[in-house]
Amino acid sequence: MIAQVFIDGAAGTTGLEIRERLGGRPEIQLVVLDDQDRKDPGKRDEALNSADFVILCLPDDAAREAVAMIRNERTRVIDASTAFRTAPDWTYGFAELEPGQVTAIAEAGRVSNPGCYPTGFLALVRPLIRAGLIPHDFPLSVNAVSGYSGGGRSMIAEFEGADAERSTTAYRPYGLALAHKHVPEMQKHARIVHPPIFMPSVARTYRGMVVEVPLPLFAFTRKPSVEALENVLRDAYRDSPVVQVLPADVPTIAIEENAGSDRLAIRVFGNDETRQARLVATLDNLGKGAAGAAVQNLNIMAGLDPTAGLVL
Ligand SMILES: NC(=O)C1=CN([C@@H]2O[C@H](COP(=O)(O)OP(=O)(O)OC[C@H]3O[C@@H](n4cnc5c(N)ncnc54)[C@H](OP(=O)(O)O)[C@@H]3O)[C@@H](O)[C@H]2O)C=CC1
Ligand SMILES: CC(=O)N[C@@H](CCC(=O)OP(=O)(O)O)C(=O)O
Repeated sequence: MIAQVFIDGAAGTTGLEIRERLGGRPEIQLVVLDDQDRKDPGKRDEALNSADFVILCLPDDAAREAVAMIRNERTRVIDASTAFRTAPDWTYGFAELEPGQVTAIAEAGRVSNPGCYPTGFLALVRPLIRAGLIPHDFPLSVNAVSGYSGGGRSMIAEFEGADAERSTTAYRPYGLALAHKHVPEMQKHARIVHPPIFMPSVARTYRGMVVEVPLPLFAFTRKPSVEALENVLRDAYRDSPVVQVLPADVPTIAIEENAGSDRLAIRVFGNDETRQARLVATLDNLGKGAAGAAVQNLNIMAGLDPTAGLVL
């Protein structure tokens, strides 16, 4: 069977990346509206209701509107926006996050694609929380730096534009009011009692990210060793072609490490004398942080090879 896939928002940053990964696959027929029709409500309505799968690459409000336009039971949706990531009736599209998640995605009609920062954070902490090595009521924090394509077309214009509004900064922390839209998503899917303190920043590089979680192991009841943390993470991602646990034998890590790929790499650094650990993930905000995850979810929902079209 050939799956008909409509990408709503196909001209945007995430939509273009998904198109690249899906193009040329014989098992998929892509439906993309012409530039003059891509915001036409009638044309979108028709495409949304005729496709087998719809991938929404839109701002949150437009994504909510698109979902409301779907009137049939058949069309299945993957939403790349923040709109439904904590909604109880949507399935969270992070295939590696929990045992059984792939089956849940395969059977779902509505799948929310994770945010780029939550992808890094959850990959680092969720197996450790599940195993009881991080107490579920511990006040976690997460530091992260993203390439500027993470802010979509408007931030790309801000960094690359020629006008007076152009930003010339090399590195810029933001989310300083501690109310970033990704925090509820992180808390819910990590299954933790407190919202993590989230410290995002943007750097003058197009794509790629580093997400870090510091752990004062001495303050935990079980006081796990650094090796114990790494073993749990290795075990959790043993069979994954996408998430890899690498040896912590490097002196530095570049934000570009996984830029241009759909991989997510994890390393566990630490000091057993001071009982401190530093969990570090690298991924591409447009790869496993957006388009790679969407393509993986589509493959799983359509019963195709889960890694088809991914850059690994
Ligand atoms: N960039 C990233 O790294 C990530 C992005 N996401 C999420 O993916 C979604 C898309 O983001 P991104 O690709 O970065 O954003 P962009 O701004 O690059 O693209 C959004 C696209 O949606 C179009 N659009 C806006 N409103 C409508 C509408 N009513 N009908 C049809 N098309 C519309 C825009 O057209 P126009 O420009 O003409 O208005 C644009 O082409 C967002 O929800 C974002 O949060 C998720 C993870 C990572
Ligand atoms: C650098 C930058 O601005 N990044 C975006 C998040 C990118 C992402 O994951 O997007 P969504 O949750 O919107 O899908 C931000 O912090 O809002």
